[in-house]
Amino acid sequence: MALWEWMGTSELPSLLLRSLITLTLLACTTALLALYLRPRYSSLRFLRGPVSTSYLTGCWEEALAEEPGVAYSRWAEEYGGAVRVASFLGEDRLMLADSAGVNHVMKECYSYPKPPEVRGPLGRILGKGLQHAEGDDHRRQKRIMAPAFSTAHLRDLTPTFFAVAHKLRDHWLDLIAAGGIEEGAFKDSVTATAFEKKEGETVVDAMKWLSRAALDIIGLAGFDHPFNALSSSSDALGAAFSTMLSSTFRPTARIMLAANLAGKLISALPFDLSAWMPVEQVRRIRRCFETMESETERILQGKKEEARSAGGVGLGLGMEEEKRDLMTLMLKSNLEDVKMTMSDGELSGQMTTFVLAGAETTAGALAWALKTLAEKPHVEKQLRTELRKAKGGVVEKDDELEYDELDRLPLLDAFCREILRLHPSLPYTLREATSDDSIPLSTPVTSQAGQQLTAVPIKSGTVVMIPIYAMNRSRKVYGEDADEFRMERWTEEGVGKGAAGAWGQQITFWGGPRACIGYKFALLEMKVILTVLLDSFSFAPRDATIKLGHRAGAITRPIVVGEEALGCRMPLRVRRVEEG
Ligand code: HEM
Repeated sequence: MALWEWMGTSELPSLLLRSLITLTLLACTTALLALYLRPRYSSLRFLRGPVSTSYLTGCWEEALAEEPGVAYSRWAEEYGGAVRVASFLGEDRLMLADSAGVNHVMKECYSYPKPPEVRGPLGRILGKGLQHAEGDDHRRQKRIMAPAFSTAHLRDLTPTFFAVAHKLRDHWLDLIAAGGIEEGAFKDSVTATAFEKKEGETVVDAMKWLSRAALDIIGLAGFDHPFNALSSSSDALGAAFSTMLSSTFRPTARIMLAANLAGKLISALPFDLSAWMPVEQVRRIRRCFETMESETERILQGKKEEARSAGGVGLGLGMEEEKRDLMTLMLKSNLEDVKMTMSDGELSGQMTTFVLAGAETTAGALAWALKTLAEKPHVEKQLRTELRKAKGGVVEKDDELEYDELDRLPLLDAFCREILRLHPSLPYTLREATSDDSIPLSTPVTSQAGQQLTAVPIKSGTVVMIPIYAMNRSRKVYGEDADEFRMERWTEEGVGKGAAGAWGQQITFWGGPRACIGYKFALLEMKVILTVLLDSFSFAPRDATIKLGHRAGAITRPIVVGEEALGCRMPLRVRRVEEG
């Protein structure tokens, strides 16, 4: 018997329905009104900032019209270190480009987690790894993982890095010996065929090769797994990661709005929305996730089995002494401390995190490094001279410098710092205040009312955007030539004084308890690959008119202006270097 029959009235269903419709309409109208009025009552309205050109997409059109991060630099110059920036659907964000303010957010990281629209998709993509964890979970995971990323451990991993770098070098040597060029480095087959190649050189898409090398390094050094990305025999996991990493799209303000809404939905829904979407692209990415999940789980179980069956020799885990990949060391820490352990889900989440957070970022930095060498032959020469002097004049030999010797090359170090400063993988990062706060400023800003503010009061729920690119190019910190490549600045007294961040007077690797755990790993990888390539090759632009730009995605990658449709690429001429 239906409820209304039991209650003796047949009016109830239509009454209920009408009430429901009225309530829904009322809720929608209130929500729309609140959204519409949001900018007028914004808690940040006392701050100055760029004019919003659209209620839907705020200042995003302006931000995306230029190279990633350039608009943020301009706003920081014009309005100072605390700027009100209109975002999606009338939401205001605080753009914080002040070193004291950014240091505060870095230090108080657990009160400033990533906003749900970032965290939701991050959890789906990276699993329950370090990037996704917050609060006590993050503290515990980072403590267990820290020894694996120590200098002592990286010293042991250096030969693995060199082995991959040699493989990359040999591929390019083979290409030169075969007298070929890569068609993918050109706009089309006609331009490739018309290209006049000189003796002893080739043309490659350096981004493609560096991505493959970075994937192989993280596979071997991260969890002793050969992705074989440099050879064509890439395995299932390598192929899944390559697909994930190569999926590029050109972000527009509307795409960013859709991504923002989808991110919010993903974090709010208790189930995986993508499983229900009949879109081929989404299905393809889902298949990659599934492969990543099952393969990382398989590798992890294999490692644990290895530890159990060998019965306590080697690293104290029963693993061979020479197995020193990050995952082995993390398993060791995990087993040594019974109070602090990571679950299997967290451990396999770290594998995905290492690949997705560590491979393309480092490959991108290396691509900009090679482009800089191609455009600045005198820098290339200086670096090669320093390297050969350190190697005692030995040319093209697999007998390479040790970790500490590499670390002692001042020009190479300055070069890497300057590349990382000018080309940070993340042009900005986002945080959300979980309580009301007052953010201190090192340089006061002028409010809308003309007052000088030495701190910014913010409300819980405010999204804070930190423009990494703009801060790394601050004229106040690096001088009038902040936008220029000048590696000598790193040998000068007091360079980058007053910069926020943990490493190298810049915020490329972020800072505080949530700083990039892989920064030493990335630097070692850059130095190893650069020394091997510099020893054998010299670089030049593909042609005199080529213009390279940055494309923003999850991370920033290079594109050829006018050839954007071909995806992220870095075409370069590679010549065998003269000996001596
Ligand atoms: C040039 C190369 C790299 C750059 C520029 C870079 C940059 C960054 C940045 C900016 C963050 C902070 C992101 C945020 O919280 O919004 C971060 C975090 C992280 N990075 Fe890197 N990274 C690089 C290489 C690596 C490598 C090689 C690995 C691992 C092998 C790695 C693993 C991580 C992890 C696990 C985190 C999360 C740390 C935490 O939340 O405590 N990164 N990285």
